[in-house]
Amino acid sequence: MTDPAAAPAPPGAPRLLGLDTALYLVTDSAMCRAAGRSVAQTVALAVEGGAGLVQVRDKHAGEAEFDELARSVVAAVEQTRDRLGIDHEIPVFLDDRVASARRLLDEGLRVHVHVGQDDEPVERVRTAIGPEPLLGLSASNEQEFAAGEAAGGVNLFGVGPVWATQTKDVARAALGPERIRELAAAARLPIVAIGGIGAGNAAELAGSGAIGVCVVSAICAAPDPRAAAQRIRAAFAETPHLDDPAHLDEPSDPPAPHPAGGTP
Ligand SMILES: Cc1ncc(COP(=O)(O)OP(=O)(O)O)c(N)n1
Ligand SMILES: Cc1ncsc1CCOP(=O)(O)O
Ligand SMILES: [Mg+2]
Repeated sequence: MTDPAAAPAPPGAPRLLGLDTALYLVTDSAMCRAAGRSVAQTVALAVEGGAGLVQVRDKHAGEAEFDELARSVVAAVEQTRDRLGIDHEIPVFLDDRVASARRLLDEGLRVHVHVGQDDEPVERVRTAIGPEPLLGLSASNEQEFAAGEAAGGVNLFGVGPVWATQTKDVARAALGPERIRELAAAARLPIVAIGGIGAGNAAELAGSGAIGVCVVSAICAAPDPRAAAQRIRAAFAETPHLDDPAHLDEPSDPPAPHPAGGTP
């Protein structure tokens, strides 16, 4: 188990300062298509609804197709930011596709990378993309946190699945919100929670220490992605369990602000 008090926070965490991390949209091209929209249209609507982080995830696209998809998402995010006057960056992560990230960075596009435990090791990813882009790593227990922190160059952990999901074949059991709370306290980098999250349960993660909730199907397959994003974001910002007597004994002091500053 990592001890948060044992050493100073590793470099990486302060990189999230100024971002709006509460709602992290992860795209699924097939779901967007089935709902009658392009990925870029879905992203624009989700950003209007309050998504502050975006990840392009497509397990089937060929390399050139994925590059084009990522370009379309970066353009959609930039147009939406301009239109709404959003002055902070809305980072676009590429899931798994380190070579694509390198190509797009070389074109002058600002992209970031997310990898998992079975993907390219984070040391190699960081070498490939250079010091500037954000690097997310899937990590769902204390051992994976320790390894990711020791590797250096990681900025945030994606932790899940919180609940059962149809979107990905996940071998691990669902963690549940209480375990997310424990893991958020154990990690020395900011965590975002992923898996089975929607408007109906996002409030259970409010105050958990996660700086955001990652959502695929509840936005990509929604009839109205803008409204879905608004509802999930609002639910995550809610104080949970106010009607639950078990919480009435808890101290009323607000939690210390997270270093990333993105907690709603
Ligand atoms: C933010 C975030 N967290 C976790 C994941 C899952 O990544 P991974 O375990 O590599 O699985 P795939 O998404 O690649 O199937 C993620 N993509 N984003
Ligand atoms: C990519 C990924 N990693 C862990 S769960 C998951 C899928 C989450 O999708 P959904 O939000 O539809 O449950
Ligand atoms: Mg992966």
